[in-house]
Amino acid sequence: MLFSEQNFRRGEFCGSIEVICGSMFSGKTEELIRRLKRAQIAKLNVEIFKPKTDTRYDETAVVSHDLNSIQSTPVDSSSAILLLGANTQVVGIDEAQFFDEELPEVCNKLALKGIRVIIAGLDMDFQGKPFGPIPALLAIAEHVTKVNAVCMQCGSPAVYSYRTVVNDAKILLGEKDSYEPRCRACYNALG
Ligand SMILES: Nc1ncnc2c1ncn2[C@@H]1O[C@H](COP(=O)(O)OP(=O)(O)O)[C@@H](O)[C@H]1O
Ligand SMILES: Cc1cn([C@H]2C[C@H](O)[C@@H](COP(=O)(O)O)O2)c(=O)[nH]c1=O
Ligand SMILES: [Zn+2]
Repeated sequence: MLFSEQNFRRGEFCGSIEVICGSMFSGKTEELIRRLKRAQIAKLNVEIFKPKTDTRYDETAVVSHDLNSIQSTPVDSSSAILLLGANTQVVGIDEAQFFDEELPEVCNKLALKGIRVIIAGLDMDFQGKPFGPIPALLAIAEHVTKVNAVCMQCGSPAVYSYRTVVNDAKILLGEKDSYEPRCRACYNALG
C-alpha cells in the first residue's frame, strides 16, 4: 500500500502516527526509508532516529539489509526523540522495539504538535511474543502496515523471526548469522 505525504488536513493540523511492523527481513526499513526519502523530496524537514545500541551496519545511518540507507541520529531514550524531534515536520524511527515504554506517549505528543511520525519495528521477538513498545504503538497509530518476509524453509509469507543460534536473551543483535524468517507452520515445526 502506498502512502500519500499529506494527511487529511483540518486547518493546519496534519499530525499522525504510522507503524510499519513485521518479522526480520520483511522490508520494514526499506519501506521506512522510502517514505522518509519522499518526504525529503517534498522538501519537508525530516528527523530520523534509531537506538544508539543498533550499530549493525553503521554507527549513525539507518541501513536496510539491501544496504539502502538514510542518515539518522542515534539516541538512547525516547525522551531524546521528543527533545530533538519537536521542531520538525516528519519524524522517522527505526528499530522501535528497542526503545523504552515511553515511546508511544512521545509519538503521541509529536503527532499532537502536527508532526507526521513514521515508526518501523519488530512486532514479535524470537519467541513470538509482542516486542517492547510496538503493541502500544499499533493501538494508537492511524496507519498500520504489516509486511511479510519469505519463509526460508518453504517460501510462504513469513511473520516470525526464528533464532538459529542457542541464546535465550531477548535482545541479541544479528542478521542471517542468527535469524531466519519463517511462516507460522515452519516456525512451529508443523507438517
Ligand atoms: N527471507 C527473506 N525474505 C524477504 N526479503 C529478504 C529475505 N532475505 C533477505 N531479504 C532482503 O531483505 C530486504 C528487506 O530488508 P529490510 O528492509 O532491512 O528488512 P527489515 O527491516 O524488515 O529487517 C528485502 O528487500 C530482500 O532483498
Ligand atoms: C527477533 C529478535 C531480533 N532481535 C534483533 C536482531 C536485529 O539486530 C534486530 C532486528 O532487525 P531487523 O531490522 O528487523 O532485521 O533485532 C533481537 O534482539 N531479539 C529478537 O527476539
Ligand atoms: Zn514456511
